[in-house]
Amino acid sequence: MSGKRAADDLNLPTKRPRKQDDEEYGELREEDYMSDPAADAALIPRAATINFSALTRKLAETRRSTTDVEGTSSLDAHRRQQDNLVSHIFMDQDFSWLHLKPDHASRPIWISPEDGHIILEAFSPIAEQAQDFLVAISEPVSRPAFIHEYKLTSYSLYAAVSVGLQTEDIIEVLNRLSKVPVPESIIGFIRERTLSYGKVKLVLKHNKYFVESSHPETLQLLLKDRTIRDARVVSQTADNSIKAATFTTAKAPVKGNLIIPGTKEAEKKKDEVPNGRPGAPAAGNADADLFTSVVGVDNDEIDEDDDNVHAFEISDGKIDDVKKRCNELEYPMLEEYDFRNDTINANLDIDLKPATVIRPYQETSLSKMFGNGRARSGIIVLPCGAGKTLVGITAACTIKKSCLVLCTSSVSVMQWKQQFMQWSNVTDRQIAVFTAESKERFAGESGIVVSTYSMVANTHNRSHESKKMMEFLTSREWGFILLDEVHVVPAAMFRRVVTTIKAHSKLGLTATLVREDDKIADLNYMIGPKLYEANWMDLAAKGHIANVQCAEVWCPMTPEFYREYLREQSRKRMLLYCMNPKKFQACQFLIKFHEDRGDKIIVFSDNVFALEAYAKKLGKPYIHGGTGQVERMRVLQWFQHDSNVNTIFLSKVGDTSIDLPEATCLIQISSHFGSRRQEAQRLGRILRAKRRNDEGFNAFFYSLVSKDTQEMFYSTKRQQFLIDQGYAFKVITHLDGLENLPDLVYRTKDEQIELISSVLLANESEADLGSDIRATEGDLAGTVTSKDFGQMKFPGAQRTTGTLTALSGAQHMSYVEQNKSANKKLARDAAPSRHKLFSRREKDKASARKEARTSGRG
Ligand SMILES: Nc1ncnc2c1ncn2[C@@H]1O[C@H](COP(=O)(O)OP(=O)(O)OP(=O)(O)O)[C@@H](O)[C@H]1O
Repeated sequence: MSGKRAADDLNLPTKRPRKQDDEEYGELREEDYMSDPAADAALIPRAATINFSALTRKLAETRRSTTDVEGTSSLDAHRRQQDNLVSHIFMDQDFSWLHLKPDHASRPIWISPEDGHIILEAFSPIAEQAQDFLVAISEPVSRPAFIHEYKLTSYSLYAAVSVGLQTEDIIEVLNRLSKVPVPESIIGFIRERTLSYGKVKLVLKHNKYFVESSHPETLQLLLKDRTIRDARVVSQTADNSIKAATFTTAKAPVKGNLIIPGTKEAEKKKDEVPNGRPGAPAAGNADADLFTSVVGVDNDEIDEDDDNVHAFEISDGKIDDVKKRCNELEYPMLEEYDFRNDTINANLDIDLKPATVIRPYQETSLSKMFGNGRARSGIIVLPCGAGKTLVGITAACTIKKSCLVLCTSSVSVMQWKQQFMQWSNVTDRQIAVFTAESKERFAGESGIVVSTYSMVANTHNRSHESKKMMEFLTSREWGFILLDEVHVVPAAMFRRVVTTIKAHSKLGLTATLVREDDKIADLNYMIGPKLYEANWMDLAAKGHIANVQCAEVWCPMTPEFYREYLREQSRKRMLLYCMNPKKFQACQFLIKFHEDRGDKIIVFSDNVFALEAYAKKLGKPYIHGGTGQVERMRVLQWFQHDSNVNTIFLSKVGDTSIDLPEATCLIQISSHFGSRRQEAQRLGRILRAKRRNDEGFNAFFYSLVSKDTQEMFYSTKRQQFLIDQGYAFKVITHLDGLENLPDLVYRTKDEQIELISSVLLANESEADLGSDIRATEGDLAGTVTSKDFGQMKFPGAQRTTGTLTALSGAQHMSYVEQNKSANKKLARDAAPSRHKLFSRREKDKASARKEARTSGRG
């Protein structure tokens, strides 16, 4: 086994490119800002380069030379000799020079001096506390059952400082947890990165934005940057120096006495908790004390000399550029809202209903936001179905100021409003919705508005009413802006929202902080750092979300389908692997198997052609972008309440926003390439399963994949996020008993050829996902109209001439027309049965039609 291979197997971090290693570590120097325009750009890579490797090598060399000079005992010499015998196997991944501490077995982490990766033994007795700490200071990379991997990054340390952790505390706790002394390179990195963090704040006062700091030299340094300087608003009356802009802010509140409604603390209001730290473990020993002091809420560190705060104003429109630039210069701006001392904006009289009790992880996430008595802006990451909505509502009830909620679709808008009414005592008059259909305002001085991103961000073709509503939204200060599903919103749209709406604090909610376009870092400066990220497996173990068994079912392609697959071009290829008869059969078998167990099943297909074909063939109802609202509701109601409807087919319109706690099994027959986020969101549909707390209950997630096709590659890619959350995908290559299924579809060659002909005759666009994607994007735009649906292309309407010579089974062309809509069929079945005479006549009509067609072709 080569050294590299061994390192891979041990899950060691991969080596960074040598070129980067050799770069000199650079510091910000004043002259860099002065006059050279190129300096602005040049600064970033120099400041941002983490040169762990160079430092590490230097340290190792120093260590070796000092040992040689000082001389060693024969035992040490023997050990070194032993080390050298194996060192070559690991080459530059040999970290044996980081000597293990004598009690290393009871310490759960190891830190790579190379690149800041942290490996945690999740089976250690103190793993839970260690996890809390690691989530606060680093990014979780992968968290399967026994070994977790985290990574220290600039962003994660920024987040750590924002929730109040101190540099030396971070180093000390790492040292306590680590099996080896924390490498100097890591200590240096933490010190260096956190040095400047937390020094600058962005504050909204009297509808104007200020960059604020109690360190005037920092503001002076920032003003040397061209972007920031250009964004500064120099008032004509008085702005001679930064100091001239000094103003006094209200004294910070007494720290730590904030009670978040719905928490245990709120219930025990009377027995006051010192430091007000929700969920803090009782201090038992020294380690626990240390955790208590650094993990979770801390209280005193952000106390500032408020009388000595310096600030300069920046223009609203450039806020985003300034934030970005400050991030790049390693002075990320903290955004905190001292809502209890805000006497300018009217209070909103809302509270959680007395019966509402928030769960421990919801409480923990909120404690990160409100830890120092103010509202920190940032992002909370909770698994799908874990109750992000209630976290947002509790935050709004804590801040008690006007609140704007933005979500991705008008369905979500209605759900948010309904949830606000369900969990809090907000009245109908206090909460308004702003969508294409409804433009309401709340009564009184303060209230809640729920809308979609695109309603707020789109500037084109606004109706008069929309314009007036936008004026209402932009002319006032909002105490709080809640951003749902932050990871899906296009960056440009986000930017417009964040710059046009003036809000004191922002909370982003998401389940999957992954984006295929790698734009996730943008969220850091647009909203704020990640405040909390829950562990999916932990929540499943505690029954807050369901346990899920994941499986990938490999369906071999029939020879005919595979031949066409190899011959066809990309778009049709996709249709061929979706419509593979073996996949059809596997789907039919799994539906039957799970229906017999009493499960409720959702079958997902991104491809509308396949969706309709499967649903019709198997006689199940379906919903896609083109299904009208009334029919959607009808199908969903059947699924929820009718024991005869246990399976529905959904296109990507069901990925999010559909709350069906009845569903216990998912089958995915076609998916959109390699989207990790979509896979996780789909899984989320069954994580909220009603029956999740039944003993031994498991939900099931099957991904059907046509063997030896591109689909296998995409499938592996899609699963990566869930694997990193600790889910294990089993591979099923054979479904026992499938052949014996009575009325198995596409059993004969003739039927399979009939199917292939329909696929080959299908329009190229049927293979596209475009039509349905448009429906969801339309939703994101908040303006899905019947016009949109009218423009969509759906299968069955058009057929182009196919390569008939290639089709040995052209006589079966009538396939598509024979299958009536399964939805209509179900409605018919529900209606009183028809007289025999009519059904007879219909049959006759159908066979006459068929005959006419066959003779026409002949
Ligand atoms: N503290 C709580 N007590 C009782 N029920 C809760 C609590 N928190 C959440 N729930 C319930 O859990 C379910 C899922 O909540 P919610 O829809 O907010 O999840 P989500 O995290 O937004 O999921 P997704 O990302 O899939 O939209 C809802 O039915 C909600 O009522």
